[in-house]
Amino acid sequence: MTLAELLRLARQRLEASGIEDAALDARLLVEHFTGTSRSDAIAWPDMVTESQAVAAVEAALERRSAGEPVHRILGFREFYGLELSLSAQTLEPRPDTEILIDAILPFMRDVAAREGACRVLDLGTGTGAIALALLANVPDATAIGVDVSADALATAARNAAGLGLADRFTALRSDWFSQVNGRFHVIASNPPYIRSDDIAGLQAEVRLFDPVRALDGGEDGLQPYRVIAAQAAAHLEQDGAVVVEIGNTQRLEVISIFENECFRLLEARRDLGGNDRVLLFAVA
Ligand SMILES: C[S@@+](CC[C@H](N)C(=O)[O-])C[C@H]1O[C@@H](n2cnc3c(N)ncnc32)[C@H](O)[C@@H]1O
Repeated sequence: MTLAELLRLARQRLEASGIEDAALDARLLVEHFTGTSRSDAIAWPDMVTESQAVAAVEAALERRSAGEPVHRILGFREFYGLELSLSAQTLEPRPDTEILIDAILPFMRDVAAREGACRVLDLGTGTGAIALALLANVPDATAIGVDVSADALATAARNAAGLGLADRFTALRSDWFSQVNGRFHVIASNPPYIRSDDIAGLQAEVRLFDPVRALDGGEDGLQPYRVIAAQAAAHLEQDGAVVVEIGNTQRLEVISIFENECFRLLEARRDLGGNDRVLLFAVA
């Protein structure tokens, strides 16, 4: 089968299964499992693909048709220009979280320029997405990525090594701050923030493939923010900042949780869809 024929078959198969982004997903799967690029498909459409690669694409199409997200099948996802491996216990990093990176980078660059260092604590690091994107963009920064999941921490450490950031990244198994020592210039977190009762109603791609521990924020979805707000000041350098991702209805509640712990809001950002997404705080 030629590359062009395989691409066509893949797209048709996914369209027939009702997959929304059939053309894009077909291209991603075919490129990955045949080891080809987009320009190969344009320059060499008649290139004959090996039967092993065709079989791998067929198996991937079956998984995608059954509802598995395309990046879970590929085993990686791009975040802030970095390719990050996924595993069973890691959330797929989302484009919305890139807003958090944009929000805190200027602050980190100022700290690094002033002090020659910038220490970051990433609470609930998953794939390491937040910590690694920050390290990749601030050469003087170091980060500790905390998670309760050993599998997530192994994935984060592997991602750090693959990106050449291992010497500035430490993976730490901890229930939020319980094993954390020292003070940081930045405490960042994208904690689980879905209400427990809302998990069952999530899209199947999220509900069935993202780990529940990465989603469930307790009865009102706010429990992790309470823990983080209560203990952050004790782990923050003077003039440090806390930056958190929030659910789109949680802005006022999360601001009030942090204000009750003597923080003040520095900045609130929305995502590309216009939803409240990121809050930045300093000690009041
Ligand atoms: C929404 S995911 C965020 C993952 C990653 N930071 C990102 O933005 O893609 C939340 C993460 O918090 C971790 N987590 C849940 N409860 C935790 C706890 N008590 N202490 C530390 N991490 C926790 C989960 O395992 C998961 O990796």
